[in-house]
Amino acid sequence: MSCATLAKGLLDLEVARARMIAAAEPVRGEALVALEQAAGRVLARDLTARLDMPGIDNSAMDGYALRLAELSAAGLPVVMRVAAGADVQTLPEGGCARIFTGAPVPRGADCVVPQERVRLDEAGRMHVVGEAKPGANIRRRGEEYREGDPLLSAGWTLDAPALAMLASQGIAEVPVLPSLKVALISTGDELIEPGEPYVPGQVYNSNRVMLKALLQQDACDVVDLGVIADDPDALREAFAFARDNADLVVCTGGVSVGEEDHVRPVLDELGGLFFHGVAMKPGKPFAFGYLDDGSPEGVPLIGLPGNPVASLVGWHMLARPFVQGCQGRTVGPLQQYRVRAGFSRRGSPGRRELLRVTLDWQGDHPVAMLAGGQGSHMLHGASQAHGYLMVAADTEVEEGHEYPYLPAGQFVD
Ligand SMILES: Nc1nc2c(c(=O)[nH]1)N[C@H]1C(S)=C(S)[C@@H](COP(=O)(O)OP(=O)(O)OC[C@H]3O[C@@H](n4cnc5c(N)ncnc54)[C@H](O)[C@@H]3O)O[C@H]1N2
Ligand code: MOO
Repeated sequence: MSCATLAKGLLDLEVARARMIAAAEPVRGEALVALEQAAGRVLARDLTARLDMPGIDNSAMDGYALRLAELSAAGLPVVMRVAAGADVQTLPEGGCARIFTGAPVPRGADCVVPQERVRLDEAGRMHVVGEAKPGANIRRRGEEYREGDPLLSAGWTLDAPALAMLASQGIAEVPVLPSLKVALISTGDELIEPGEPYVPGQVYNSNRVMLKALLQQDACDVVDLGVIADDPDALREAFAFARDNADLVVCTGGVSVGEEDHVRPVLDELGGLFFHGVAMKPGKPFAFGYLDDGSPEGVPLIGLPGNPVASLVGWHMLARPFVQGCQGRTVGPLQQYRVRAGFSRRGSPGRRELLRVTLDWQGDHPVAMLAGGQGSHMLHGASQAHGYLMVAADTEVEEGHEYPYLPAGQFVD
C-alpha cells in the first residue's frame, strides 16, 4: 500500500510491524527446566540427538518376523514370541517369530508380515497370504536420525511435538531462555471487574483477561497491576513500578487524544515515545516507547487502545511480534493467502482494515463472510472469527473479489 493513501500522521502497518520486530532485544540468560514445565518456552541452545532413532530395528506391525529366503509352501513354525521391551534375540533357522508393534526384530529376520496377511494351519505353521517384501514393516535403527544429528535449533518454541521428541530421546530437562516478565495495566475510571454488580455506564474490564490469556499463551510471566485510574499521578506511579519490576509494560486504554488519555503524556515524561498511531482499523492509536530506567533504551512500553477489538488487533499485528522477538523467537512475515469475499462493504479512509471473518468452505473454494459486527468495541464478531480479511485503505470490498486473508492460527503458534 502506498504511504500517500495513509491518514495523516499514521504509520503504515507493515512499517510499524517492521519497527517493532527490529526493536525487540532477546532476553539474556538461560534456565534449565523440566520438560513438563517447558511448553511454550524458547530453546536457549541447539540440541543434538543423544540416541539413534529408532534405537533398534523394530516391528511396525503386529505380525510375524521371518527370513524371506526360508518361506515355502510348507509354511514356517512359530518358534518364538517377541513383545515390545524384550531383548534383541536371534531367530532360529527355519522358524518365524510372533512379534508385536515396537518389539525388537530378531537378528536374522528380514521381513515382518502383518497378522491380517498370514494363515496359521492346524499344525500351527505360518503361511503368508500374498507377497512379502524384504525389509517390509521393519523400522530400522537410525532411519529417522542418528546420534549427534541436529534436533532443534536455539530460538525454537517448545510445542507439544517438540517436547515429545525430546522425551523420546530420554531428555528430562531443557535449556530455555528466561520467561519474559510483562507488567499488565488496564486504565479507565469506568472499568469494573467481572463478578462485580453491573452499573449502567460502567464497563466490565475485558482487556485484562484477554491480554493475560494472550500473554500466558505465549509463556510470558504476567505481573498484573490491575486497573489504574485515569489520572496522571496514578499512571506515573504505576509505570514506574512496572518499569522496575518487568521486562516489558503493556497497558490498555487512555492512548488516544482526549484529555482523559494520559498514557502518551506520561510516557513522554518518564521516557520517550517511539511511535504513536498506525494506519489500521481497528487499532489506530497504538503507542510504543520506552520508560527510562537509566539504561540506553530503558524498559519498552506498549500502549494498546482501550476498545477491546482494537487491543486484540494491536496485539496480533504489532505487540506479539515484539514479544516474540524479546523471547528470542524468529518472527516471520504475516501468513496470508487470497480469499473471495462473500459480502460487499465500503472502504476505510486512510486506514488498512482488518475485518473479522469466518471462512465458508461449502463450495469449491473458501468464501470469507463477516463474523459479526465490525465495531472496535464488538467482541462477539472477534470471538467467532477464523481470521482477518485485510483490506487496503480506501478500498471497497466487492463481493466475489479476492483479498488477503490472515488465518488466526498463526497468532497462537
Ligand atoms: N477524537 C478522537 N477520538 C478518538 C480517536 C481519535 O482519533 N480522535 N480514536 C478512536 C479510536 S480509533 C480508538 S481505538 C479509541 C481508543 O481510545 P483509548 O485507547 O484512549 O481508549 P479509552 O478512551 O480509554 O477507551 C475506549 C473504549 O474502550 C473501552 N475500554 C477501555 N479499557 C477497556 C477494558 N480494559 N476493557 C473493556 N473495555 C475497555 C472504554 O470504556 C471505551 O469505550 O479512541 C477513539 N477516540
Ligand atoms: O482504531 Mo479504533 O480501533 O478504529 O476503534
